[in-house]
Amino acid sequence: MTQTSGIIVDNISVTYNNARLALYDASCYIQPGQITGLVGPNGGGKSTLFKSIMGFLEPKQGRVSIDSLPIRKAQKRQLMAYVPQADEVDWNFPVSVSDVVMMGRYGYMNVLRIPSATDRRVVNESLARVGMTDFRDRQIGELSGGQKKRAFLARALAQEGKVMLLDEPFTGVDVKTEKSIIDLLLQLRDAGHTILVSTHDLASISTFCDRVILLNQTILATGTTEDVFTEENLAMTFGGLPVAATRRSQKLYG
Ligand SMILES: Nc1ncnc2c1ncn2[C@@H]1O[C@H](COP(=O)(O)OP(=O)(O)OP(=O)(O)O)[C@@H](O)[C@H]1O
Repeated sequence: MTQTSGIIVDNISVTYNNARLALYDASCYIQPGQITGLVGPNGGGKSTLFKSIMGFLEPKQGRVSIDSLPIRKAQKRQLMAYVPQADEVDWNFPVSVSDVVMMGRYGYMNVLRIPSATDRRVVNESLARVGMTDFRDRQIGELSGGQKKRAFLARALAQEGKVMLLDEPFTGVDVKTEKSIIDLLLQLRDAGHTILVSTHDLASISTFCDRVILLNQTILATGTTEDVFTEENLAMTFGGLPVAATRRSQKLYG
């Protein structure tokens, strides 16, 4: 069998317990060493696609592979790191920021979960990379929206996964933090990571995404940002609504 790097989503359909079909016949190839933007309307299935790639949801049809490995094997090898949407986290859970980041190292520890010197070093470096060193002892529930995002980004960094999946990392963050997260994603891309990032900030897409996937219950288009991120395709994906908003905010990003 030939080895294919990157993520292959092969004709998956996902149904939740309420029998709602969240994704149907979805196929796409997420190229290695590239940043791919995942764009679609609320309820379009972006989080469902992330959870399917992470192996948190079992598609009722189709399959996903990562670097030619089935999900379970890819999980065992710590290939994927995930930054969930903020509302999927229990912020009352009594853990500090550094505890959260250390969770990214669990896959490298034995059952006793005693951190090694390397684990501590990687946690420190990850906190520093997202500018959260000063908050390391803070309870996660006592962070601002942007600080929460950065804490979970540090956890993903600490995991040292080749594939990074980020579900709306820019929601609730200020412009400066968004820019610093984008800079970090570009650095990770240049270091060879495969990055899939969902966002509702359409204006920033063409500033950092090499490729785009348009999703509304199934994959509507996929390809380079230049080819796919067009007004016609956005109109098809959203029903024509956000195009004016895109144009308006593009000015902000030059
Ligand atoms: N746990 C769940 N149980 C039942 N239905 C769900 C569940 N999670 C999501 N859905 C439904 O599946 C569909 C896809 O939801 P999903 O969260 O994947 O969309 P999304 O593109 O991430 O949306 P948003 O942009 O609002 O975050 C929606 O119709 C949603 O109502």
